[in-house]
Amino acid sequence: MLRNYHVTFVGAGSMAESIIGGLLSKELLAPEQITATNNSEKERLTYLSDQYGINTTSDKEAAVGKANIVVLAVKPKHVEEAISDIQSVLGENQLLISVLAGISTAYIQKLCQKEIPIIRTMPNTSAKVGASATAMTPGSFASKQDLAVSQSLFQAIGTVTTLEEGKLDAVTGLSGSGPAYVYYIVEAMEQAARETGLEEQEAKELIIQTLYGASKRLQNTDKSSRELYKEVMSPGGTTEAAFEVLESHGVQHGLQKAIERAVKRSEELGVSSKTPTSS
Ligand SMILES: NC(=O)C1=CN([C@@H]2O[C@H](COP(=O)(O)OP(=O)(O)OC[C@H]3O[C@@H](n4cnc5c(N)ncnc54)[C@H](OP(=O)(O)O)[C@@H]3O)[C@@H](O)[C@H]2O)C=CC1
Ligand SMILES: O=C(O)[C@@H]1CCC=N1
Repeated sequence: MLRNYHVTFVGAGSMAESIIGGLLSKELLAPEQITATNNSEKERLTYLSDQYGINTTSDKEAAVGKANIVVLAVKPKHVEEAISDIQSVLGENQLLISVLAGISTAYIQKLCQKEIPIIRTMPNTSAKVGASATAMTPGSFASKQDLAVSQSLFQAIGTVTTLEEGKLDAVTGLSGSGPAYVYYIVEAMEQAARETGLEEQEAKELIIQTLYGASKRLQNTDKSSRELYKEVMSPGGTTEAAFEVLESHGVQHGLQKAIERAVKRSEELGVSSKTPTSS
């Protein structure tokens, strides 16, 4: 439990909820140590306070004023507006943790107009079940202590990799968006299972255990992913037949290109946030 901390989430969407859910279920923070605020959607704040017992308020300045840690969790296109709304109450004794794709610590620093410590992170929605793969990097004014506190917050909800800021866009395309790629593949598996006669619940159990087993196997072996899928293939068998179809549709190439596009998009978000035409 992190005592004597109050963490305020500026932005109360999917990512904020995933982190809040994870922190509470790991009991790193008590509900009364957390406040969430957003721009306008009052029902969302009511839902979060009912669901998690946390404090919520539409008064952004009050929410930020009482925090020692502020987690910025708005969309990249709202970064200027969100920081401008809270700039007057942000203090150099607070720690600002950003989860925004593409937005650099230098840019956030500039918007804050203060030497506030900033940690840029890229978690993913598996935070909600304590299994985020989070990468983080410290900004210019972040101390070792600020980094350590941020690491312990995110370690409570998964793994933490600390690396240089230049790699954060690559991380965003890989593991920030990563859960979505997996769910997309699962959707195809579900559809195929339905088409070939399995009940929804039967398929669900089998798919989840298959993903879990493959993930655990990857964790516990020195073998490459190629060696692992070759292990599954019997000559002339079902997997080989399946791979012929995957190859003919360029599935692996498509996934690789998709991740590269996501990385590029993260870079673009960083650039477009600095122009008035950002979307
Ligand atoms: N979703 C994901 O898997 C991941 C997301 N991220 C990053 O997290 C950030 C949030 O994403 P996500 O949660 O999906 O987005 P959502 O759209 O779900 O949530 C955005 C939140 O920001 C609020 N907001 C908008 N403007 C302001 C403002 N001026 N002041 C305060 N709050 C404001 C919105 O409030 P209202 O509804 O009232 O407008 C909403 O609660 C993004 O920057 C994204 O890059 C990072 C890793 C993974
Ligand atoms: O789609 C997005 O932009 C965010 C960043 C990583 C995951 N979701």
